[in-house]
Amino acid sequence: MTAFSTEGQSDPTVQPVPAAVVEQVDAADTTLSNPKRAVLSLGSNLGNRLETLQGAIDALEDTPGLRVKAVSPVYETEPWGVAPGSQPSYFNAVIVVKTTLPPSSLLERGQAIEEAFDRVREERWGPRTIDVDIVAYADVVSDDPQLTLPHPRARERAFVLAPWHDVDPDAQLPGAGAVADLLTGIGDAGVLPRADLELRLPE
Ligand SMILES: Nc1ncnc2c1ncn2[C@@H]1O[C@H](COP(=O)(O)OP(=O)(O)OP(=O)(O)O)[C@@H](O)[C@H]1O
Ligand SMILES: Nc1nc2c(c(=O)[nH]1)N=C(CO)CN2
Repeated sequence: MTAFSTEGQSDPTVQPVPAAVVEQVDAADTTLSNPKRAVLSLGSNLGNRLETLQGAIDALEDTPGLRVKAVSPVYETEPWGVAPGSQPSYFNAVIVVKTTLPPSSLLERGQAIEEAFDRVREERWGPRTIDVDIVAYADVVSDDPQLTLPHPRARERAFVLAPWHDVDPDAQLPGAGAVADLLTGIGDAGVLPRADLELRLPE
């Protein structure tokens, strides 16, 4: 923490920096020198699903202050939360990133990527070219509806838990327990590994 001090201050025209500002700057510095680990879920069920998932991964890697550290296998999954047969199947994957962006900026970046891939928002859980959800950000827990952490429905979604477990078998969902146990609890029906397909970890 930077010390706030007026001691030895000889120039009376120099205003002391308010303690609140010092605190904010220190917090930003800490974030910059201390990247956080975040887990993102990617899903696509419109257009060229594999190409779009790869495009989103590459766009995330191109983000200043963000590096993609792991990319899961691809799963073909039944649309969750909607009537069976009412939508095309999804391709889903999970990536692990390290980032100096705070959670709100990471959300903004994900939403900008959704827009760049022409995502249309018409109905809840409607079909989409790309969905970027923040599953977890370090061990942050928040019930802010703009950004709920961990993602409130992640624990119910095998299309999130299965690929997450692949890239991190020891993963914990903050506040909910081991991903392995959550996955055993809900099962992996409707979530099929597509070993014939691959997403690249950007270089
Ligand atoms: N962890 C989170 N990740 C992404 N968006 C979130 C999160 N928590 C809250 N939101 C908010 O949810 C809003 C709706 O997001 P979106 O349209 O992607 O939902 P969805 O993907 O259709 O459904 P679901 O939230 O069940 O995955 C966003 O505008 C965002 O502010
Ligand atoms: N299989 C599958 N179903 C979904 C998905 C998804 O990514 N995959 N995303 C949703 C909203 O985030 C709603 N339903």
